Amino acid sequence: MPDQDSIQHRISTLTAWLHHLNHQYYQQDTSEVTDQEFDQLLAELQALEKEHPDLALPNSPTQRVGGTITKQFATAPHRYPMLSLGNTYSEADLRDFDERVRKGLEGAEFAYVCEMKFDGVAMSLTYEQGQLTQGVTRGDGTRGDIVTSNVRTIKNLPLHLRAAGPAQPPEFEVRGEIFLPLPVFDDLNKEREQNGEALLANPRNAASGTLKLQDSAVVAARRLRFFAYSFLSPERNVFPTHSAALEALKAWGLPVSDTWRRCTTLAEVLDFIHHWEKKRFELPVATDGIVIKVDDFQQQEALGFTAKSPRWAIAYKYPAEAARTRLNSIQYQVGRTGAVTPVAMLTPVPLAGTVVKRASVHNANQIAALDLRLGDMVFVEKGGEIIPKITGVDLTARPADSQPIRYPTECPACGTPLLRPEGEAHFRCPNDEACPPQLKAKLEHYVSRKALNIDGLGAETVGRFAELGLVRTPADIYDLTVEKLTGLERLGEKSIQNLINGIEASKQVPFDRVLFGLGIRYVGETVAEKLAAHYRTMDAMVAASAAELAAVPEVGGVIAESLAAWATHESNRQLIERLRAAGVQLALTGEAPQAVSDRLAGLTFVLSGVFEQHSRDELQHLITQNGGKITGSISKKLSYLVAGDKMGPAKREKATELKVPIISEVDLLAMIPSSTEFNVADEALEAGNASRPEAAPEAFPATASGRPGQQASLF
Ligand SMILES: NC(=O)c1ccc[n+]([C@@H]2O[C@H](COP(=O)([O-])OP(=O)(O)OC[C@H]3O[C@@H](n4cnc5c(N)ncnc54)[C@H](O)[C@@H]3O)[C@@H](O)[C@H]2O)c1
Ligand SMILES: [Zn+2]
Repeated sequence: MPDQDSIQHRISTLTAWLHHLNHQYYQQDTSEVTDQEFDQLLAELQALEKEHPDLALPNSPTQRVGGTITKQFATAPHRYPMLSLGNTYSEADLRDFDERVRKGLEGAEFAYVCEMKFDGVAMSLTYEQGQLTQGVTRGDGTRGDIVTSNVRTIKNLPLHLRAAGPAQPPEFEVRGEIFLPLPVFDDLNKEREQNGEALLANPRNAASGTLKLQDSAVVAARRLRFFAYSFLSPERNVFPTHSAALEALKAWGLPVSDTWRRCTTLAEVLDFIHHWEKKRFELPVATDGIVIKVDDFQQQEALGFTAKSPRWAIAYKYPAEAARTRLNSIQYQVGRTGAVTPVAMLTPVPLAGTVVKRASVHNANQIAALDLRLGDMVFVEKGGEIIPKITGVDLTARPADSQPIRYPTECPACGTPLLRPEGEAHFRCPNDEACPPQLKAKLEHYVSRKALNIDGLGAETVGRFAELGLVRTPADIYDLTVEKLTGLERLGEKSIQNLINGIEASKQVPFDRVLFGLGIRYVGETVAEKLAAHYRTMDAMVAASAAELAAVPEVGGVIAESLAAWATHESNRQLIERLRAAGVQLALTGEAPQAVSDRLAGLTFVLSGVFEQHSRDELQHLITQNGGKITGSISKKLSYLVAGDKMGPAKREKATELKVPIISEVDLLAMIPSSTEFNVADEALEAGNASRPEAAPEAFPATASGRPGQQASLF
């Protein structure tokens, strides 16, 4: 029998570890353990606390919903707490749950509704008189972040409801899950890989991270989606059952997944579970289990809640899908930015609806941590994650002569010694001017659809040209001629003419896409748009210092450093000159954004904290529209510090010390003509869902009211 001290010790260790994991999961959108491991740890703590209630720590993770509010948004209280769900991985536990419900309802008849458990972010929506008025995250369960402007960009989420089906109460709440469809998630990761950014581990993290972005235009471009799964109203008895409510939500135009089913016995529930166990991988949304709810609202009420979850519902989670197979070799891939990633080559094995041949091992640290050896039998898991990963080694099956994996110290492609920059997990090949896979990947990126999109010159063809030594940099593309290409294998006369025409046409591609096409590390599509809109010409941009670049909206310090370093390289300067000589667009054409007024001319502003009437991006836009300038840091020369909610005390102190006036959002708005304030609200409402843009606008448009992605945050 363990003594009190060691139990107390275990309880505090578990408590601290679970608090940490919750923080990582809900605030940083990362996981250090799988969900199943997390749930096991939580179950262990629950069991210990149950046996030793006196030893439980206050605020234990068993008693609270895991999330908290973030600092970036204003918050709102929940009228009804947003709770977690009790969960289980075993059918035996489901029988216990069924028993408890039966007992709680004292033998009355009842039914369940089974639904898929979508793996995204919980959202509370308020509708008043049929109009969407607010979107709030779960937060800590009692308060959440107000993310209405981001939620409004979600295409399948109605801004106003249809007047069909049962009568709508004047005000009610809809809850559901915001998620990133799997194909969108895959695209997003491909893009991040190309931009040399860290990959998102799973669609849940991606959805959660997206929802926390400040710029709703970027959120709109990410293509989040929504499924509704519950209805709450201050008026009681609007519907007798949850299933009736789901049908009404659907009739009103809310997206309700058709996968739910009403079940009258536990056997039917188990059928539902088995039915979806494999089939769920065919859905375009990640799911991690199913949710079982008592259908009748009065019975739900009778059963009530624990501190953390309803007693009338439970989540059954499918165990993470795992398989065992042999690790045959490790390939080292060199990406566009020189990052070297190990990829495990496996004996093909079926897993979660696909056949897995490759798995990620992330980096050298992980190879060491797993003690991986070639020839090992390894466990591969998919869990909520799309890219399978190696989670462990079957040591009992290790061949006697197995060899540890020696991570290369030199670039597998060009032989240059690899570097590992401080704080980064990846080794890099620094030879970015000559390392063949890097040059090739840069060219592929340059011709890709979202960049120059050169007709007749796809990734494969340009890759071949690179291998043949015909082109090395994007500028070489413009030196290609019919003569140089004639006689190449698999390239007929017609294809050549096509290609030459495509290259000619690409000289009309706007500057922002050219900038994106150059593949500067961290300069993705959106950042390129913002930079082009801000500087208008390549020359103005490369003349800017890192500090100046960092002050451009949406361009942070890391991006600015990377860009400034790029601009100082002689080879990049030459590249710019050759592109210019070839006639590629290095400036935005058309009118510069028209100033609405010059009321703020000569004034500089720093914005800090959370604002009530406009997002920070909108305020920045308003300032520049009226001739003012945004800067990054507080100095003596600064005209105004615009303080929002939750501004850090350090900023306030510094401004006070330097005698910089501190003003509010209201003060700022009073300084500019009111006509500048966006007036697209009504238009957007009239248009409903249909006219909302799928993606962010092409470039920064001329006037504030022409900026579709942002219309959302105006009400
Ligand atoms: N790996 C980690 O480090 C880590 C850390 C913390 C939490 N977690 C995971 O998160 C879980 C806890 O998360 P939670 O508190 O958000 O609970 P949960 O995800 O287990 O269940 C509640 C949530 O389910 C979602 N949901 C999806 N479909 C639904 C439907 N049809 N009906 C009702 N709800 C539906 C809602 O967002 C709701 O908030 C843990 O069990 C664990 O698996 C993992
Ligand atoms: Zn190299």
